[in-house]
Amino acid sequence: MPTLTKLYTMQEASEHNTKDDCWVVIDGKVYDVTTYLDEHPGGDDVFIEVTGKDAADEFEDAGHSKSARELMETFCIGELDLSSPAIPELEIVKKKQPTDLAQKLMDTTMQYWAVPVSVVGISVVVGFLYLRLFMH
Ligand code: HEM
Repeated sequence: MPTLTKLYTMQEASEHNTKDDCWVVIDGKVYDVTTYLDEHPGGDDVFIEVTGKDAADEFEDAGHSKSARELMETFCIGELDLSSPAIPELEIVKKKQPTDLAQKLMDTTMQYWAVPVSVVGISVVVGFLYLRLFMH
């Protein structure tokens, strides 16, 4: 039997991150909790804080009861599309990290190359003037 579960990317789920439209991802499942925000005994802020990531740890840490877990299922709208596991921007930041220091060094060098060049340039001009003044 093919499943009829709707798949969402983390990117798509993360776009629903306001009090008027809020989706959370818990253990690979996507929940539209918009109508539950005001009712949640743990408050509405916690939902906004965990948008854009899998909040399984936060959900477990709160020690939810069996009835909370049953209630949660009524908000399930689909599952996470695991073929695109993370938000692209986060991937790029992660990939950049190992070369971060080298990159910074390069940037600084590129930015301040003018300093040694001007020092040499000014020395040459001053040297020239000095020679001209005192050689005559
Ligand atoms: C659809 C998802 C969720 C449902 C249906 C839900 C439901 C509930 C319910 C019914 C309670 C009362 C206690 C209990 O019965 O266990 C509760 C408490 C709590 N929830 Fe959730 N919850 C959800 C998601 C979350 C998430 C993602 C977080 C954290 C990021 C969270 C944090 C808390 C906290 C901290 C409490 C304890 C409040 C207190 O006793 O002071 N919940 N939740």
